[in-house]
Amino acid sequence: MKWTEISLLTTNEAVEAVSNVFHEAGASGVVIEDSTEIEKERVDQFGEIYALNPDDYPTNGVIVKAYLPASSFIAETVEEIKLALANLINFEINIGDQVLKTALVDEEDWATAWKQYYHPVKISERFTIVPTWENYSPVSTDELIIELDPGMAFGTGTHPTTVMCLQALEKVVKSGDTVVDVGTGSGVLSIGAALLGARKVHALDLDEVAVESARENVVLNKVNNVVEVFHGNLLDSVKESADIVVGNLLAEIIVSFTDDAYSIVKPGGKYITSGIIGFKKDEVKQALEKSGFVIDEVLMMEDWVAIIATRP
Ligand SMILES: C[S@@+](CC[C@H](N)C(=O)[O-])C[C@H]1O[C@@H](n2cnc3c(N)ncnc32)[C@H](O)[C@@H]1O
Repeated sequence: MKWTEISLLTTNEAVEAVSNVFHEAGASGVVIEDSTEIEKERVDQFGEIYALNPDDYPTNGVIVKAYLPASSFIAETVEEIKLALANLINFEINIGDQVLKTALVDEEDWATAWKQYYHPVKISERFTIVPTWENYSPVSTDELIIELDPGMAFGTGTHPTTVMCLQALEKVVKSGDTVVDVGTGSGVLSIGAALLGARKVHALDLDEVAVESARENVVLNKVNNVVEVFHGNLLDSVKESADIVVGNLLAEIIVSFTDDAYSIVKPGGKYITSGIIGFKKDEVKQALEKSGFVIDEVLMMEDWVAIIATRP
């Protein structure tokens, strides 16, 4: 099968927003080539495998590549994408040079493109993310393995916004907790919460492809007795309160539903928000506080911020 590869050289802060635009235009997957990946100090320990080829990465910024089935409608789709990207600028997101490139690729290239960037990575004290096609043996007894096939959904598990959520979950999840995961993507955070001992996890996503991918990953990780995945918009369909709500979404989306999050989090419970680009930190903190949350901790990684808050 032939695919159209659409790529944009963008900024670090715009990666998620651009990926979302591509997904919403019907992209069957996104590959992220980040120039900073090459510069990071790599420690070959705990079974981490790093084999990055500088030729695969841009010298500056981040290339986001999306894949759409090649069809005669591609020109219209590209126009839709351009409009949606222009709209991001209204949200004060710097998306870079705005030059979309297109190329025709076949399915085999696409499958390889995913896999060459994706290896087992120890991303926190306890969690190691392992792609389904890699063999990996835990090195310690309390190590928690999340097996992932990112499929077509956001969430290789190694994006800074995801890593901070998993680190935050590691800090706050207690055995027997109930958790809501808003915008579950590949299901990575729900699986993490279940492995940490949550009794029940309600995962949801607006994107049907993500719902499907999360369901598959939940089964793959044998946590389907704990995690249920739903199609839904933010917290609209969530009726039961939870000990913990986690949402790795853009700052603009987070600030739009802090009151709903407050009503779902039990008194004494935690709200973990991520996906916040650094300069929007105060805006999100203020929205959380206005709804009644108390900020416990602000985590930072690269240009990104995650916030752990408590409902008093
Ligand atoms: C940045 S990804 C996070 C995925 C995963 N939770 C992680 O941490 O890697 C954001 C996810 O939120 C979903 N999303 C965006 N807007 C949403 C909405 N209004 N309601 C539910 N999900 C939404 C997207 O489809 C996407 O899967």
